[in-house]
Amino acid sequence: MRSALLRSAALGSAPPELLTTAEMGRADRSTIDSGTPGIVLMENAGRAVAEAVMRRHPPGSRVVVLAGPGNNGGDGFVAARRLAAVGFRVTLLLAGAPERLKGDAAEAARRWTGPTRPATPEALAAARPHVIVDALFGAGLDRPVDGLPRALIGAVNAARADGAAVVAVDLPSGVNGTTGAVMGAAIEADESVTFFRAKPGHWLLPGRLRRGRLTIADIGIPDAVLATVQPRCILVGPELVRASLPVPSLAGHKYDRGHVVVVSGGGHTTGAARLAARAALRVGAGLVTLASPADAVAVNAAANVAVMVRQTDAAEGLATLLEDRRFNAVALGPGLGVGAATRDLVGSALAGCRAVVLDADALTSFVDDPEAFFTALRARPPGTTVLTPHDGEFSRLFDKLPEIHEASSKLDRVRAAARRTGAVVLLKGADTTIADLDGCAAINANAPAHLATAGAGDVLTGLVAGLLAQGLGAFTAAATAAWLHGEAARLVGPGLIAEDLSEVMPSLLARLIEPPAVAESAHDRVIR
Ligand SMILES: NC(=O)C1=CN([C@@H]2O[C@H](COP(=O)(O)OP(=O)(O)OC[C@H]3O[C@@H](n4cnc5c(N)ncnc54)[C@H](OP(=O)(O)O)[C@@H]3O)[C@@H](O)[C@H]2O)[C@@H](O)CC1
Ligand SMILES: [K+]
Repeated sequence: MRSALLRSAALGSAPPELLTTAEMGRADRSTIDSGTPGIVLMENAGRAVAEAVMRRHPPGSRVVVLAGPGNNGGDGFVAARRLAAVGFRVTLLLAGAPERLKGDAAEAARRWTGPTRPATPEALAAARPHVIVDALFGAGLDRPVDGLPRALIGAVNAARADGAAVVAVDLPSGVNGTTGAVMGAAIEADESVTFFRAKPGHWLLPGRLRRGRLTIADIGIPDAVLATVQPRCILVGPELVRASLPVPSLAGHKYDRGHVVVVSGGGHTTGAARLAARAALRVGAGLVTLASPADAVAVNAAANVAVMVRQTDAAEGLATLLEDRRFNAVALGPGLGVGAATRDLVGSALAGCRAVVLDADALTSFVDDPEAFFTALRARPPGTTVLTPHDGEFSRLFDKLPEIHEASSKLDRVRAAARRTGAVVLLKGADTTIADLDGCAAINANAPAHLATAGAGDVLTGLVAGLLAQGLGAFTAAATAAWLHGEAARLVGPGLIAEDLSEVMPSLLARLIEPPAVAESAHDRVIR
């Protein structure tokens, strides 16, 4: 059964770069400056939108193209022309005066020879569309929608509720492409056709919930523009994970793959640390030790076989254990409890320069004095610390900082937290967002809803620690762990409990890790 599930896992991936609306504008301009006219890009964009409609609807279907005042509307005019040419019954509704259309959009409107009517909610409803092409606003949306545009958005959503399909050009109108925010109101699309690369707003909530299926169309912007644009955000996908995963060498031994310490809670709260420890081992750490307070040693020893157990009493005990430099990654937080004892344990873990993952109570224990915590984090070598808060933990720790309180998106909040702490910050959720000190960011979006279950976060902590122990940098370890975590949950499916995540890891890793180049003995042939 498991192999069937694995075969069905989607390991193909979209291009990883996510471009903000400003970066996309630079990509457009750079292409145009290199000799491709803007109208050619617009023709290609409009054709891709028309093809998306044709893929799912037969000629003869009634299509409303709702065009706005900018280039998004221009794409709509092109799509209208192409659809009408193959027999769709197209009604073109324009929000704004035709004479205000400029540049490429004005040219696209000139090429449309059908009637252009003023866009009103009534005109839209009267057209009884099977399909609506939403070309109202795209990358140029720069303020909350109000007045007529808001009424039009409401009318599109009402028509969709009555059975019309909605294909959005670039973005569902009302969604901010850079932040994923709904600016006042937004269209709910069944499909969004974007161009060249997706934007963060296609993946961040709530934008992701409005866009429907995402199609990324090639409109003639060459990949080479990425060297000029230098995007700072990626979508984590299987190709990146495959490229990052450590591949054990036949000549290596377990000590090459690192030794993780997971700090256990007391006798009654050991489960969280055990989940993390097992995940660290499953993801390939050479050895894993549970550092257990005296009252937890017996239960941890009884419940583990491959994971080792060492008695360590409080912060002093942990500090003594960590004098052994072979312990190259430490994870703590799950099940520790909130308070001074945990703060002291964190202090022991942060001393020195080994990799550290802090989660759960290791973060919440600092909410009353975050500045001291941030100072301790900043003192660490870059790329050695990962924080893995969920929303509540993140808010409690960071929301008092004005740059985070006022940030306009999850991406900006996480980047600000990384800048403040020097750590890699991974903020969990359906749109898990990871950032480092330099503003490099990643979004991981493969987690299914059923991953939100008790103990799943503890497993993620262990995966990060296991990858850090094998030598991955903090950003790569966090991004890789997040994707593996989500993919494992997809493979298990509904009914998942946290324990399952580690158990599907071998099959998942087998799909990702290339076999060693050297022939394995099972494949050798003996020639007599
Ligand atoms: N050559 C290229 O560059 C290519 C671009 N492409 C396409 O262009 C799109 C970007 O085009 P864009 O920059 O013209 O912006 P767009 O999304 O049409 O809207 C801006 C207009 O809306 C207005 N406005 C904004 N917010 C508003 C609000 N809340 N409420 C009311 N009005 C509001 C604002 O007018 P303002 O009132 O500020 O003067 C402005 O006129 C992109 O998404 C892609 O589809 C493709 O064809 C590939 C080639
Ligand atoms: K749109």
